[in-house]
Amino acid sequence: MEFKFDVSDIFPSSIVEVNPSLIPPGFAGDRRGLSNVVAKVAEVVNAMGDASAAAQGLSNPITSAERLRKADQTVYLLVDRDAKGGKGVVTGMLKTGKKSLYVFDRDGQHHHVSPPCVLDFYVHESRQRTGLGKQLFEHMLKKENVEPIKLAIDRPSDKLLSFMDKHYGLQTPMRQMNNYVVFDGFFPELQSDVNGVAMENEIKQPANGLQTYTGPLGRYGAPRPPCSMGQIIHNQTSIQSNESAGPQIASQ
Ligand SMILES: CC(=O)SCCNC(=O)CCNC(=O)[C@H](O)C(C)(C)COP(=O)(O)OP(=O)(O)OC[C@H]1O[C@@H](n2cnc3c(N)ncnc32)[C@H](O)[C@@H]1OP(=O)(O)O
Repeated sequence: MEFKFDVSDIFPSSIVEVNPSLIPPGFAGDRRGLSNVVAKVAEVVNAMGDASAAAQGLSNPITSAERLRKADQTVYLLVDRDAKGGKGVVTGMLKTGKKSLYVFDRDGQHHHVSPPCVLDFYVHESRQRTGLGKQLFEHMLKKENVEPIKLAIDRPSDKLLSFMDKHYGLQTPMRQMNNYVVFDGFFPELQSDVNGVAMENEIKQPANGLQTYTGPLGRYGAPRPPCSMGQIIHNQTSIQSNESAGPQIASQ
């Protein structure tokens, strides 16, 4: 996508991360220059958000500068800095952010998770199916230190589902009531104790920060807190028997 200003002047590399400040990485100008550059970044984010909405048949964009300012999200922009005689064009956009979600696994078990989510993804029509989407996505995976299988995706289009299958072998999406999709492997495996008994009723905190609660839900769907005085005082981490009185917090 082309803009009336030189995008190669404001974006110093082929993939840039835009955060709620809308200040491009590496900006080193003065104050007056800053408001000018922020207005241009906002124009790019808005235009890419509009184009993504149009491509997905949505009446309202998911991504806009105004929405980005209010949320703890990241917009990754893919820039072809050499196009148009060095003026540059913006060819792709990917928005991510953490969301607090309740999701079901295939056994119908509730999980309360805060995973990194793919919220909006778009590559310009003239460049789709040329590998740019993968390039942008791979950059995001590295920056956020996350595996594709640990992502939740908000209302993925058929094209995005096909993309996840082709590049990451992720098939048979689990569609959630909140319109998010996760794949097999999103949920941590249940661990077994020495007797081979599945250890449920536990809050787990794997390396990627995804917190999953697989025990019974209390009032309003919140996990129940440790319930015995021993658990609270000694911060016990394992379940001694299959008849444990309630959920325990695993300290890792
Ligand atoms: C949470 C969300 O954002 S959901 C909305 C996702 N965005 C959209 O649907 C908007 C329109 N589509 C796009 O912008 C792009 O096609 C994207 C972002 C989904 C993928 O970006 P691309 O640069 O095309 O991906 P890339 O070239 O790396 O990979 C291509 C693969 O993506 C999938 N794909 C891309 N375009 C299509 C299409 N028109 N039809 C079916 N699958 C497609 C295919 O698996 C394709 O592989 P193939 O060509 O061998 O069939």
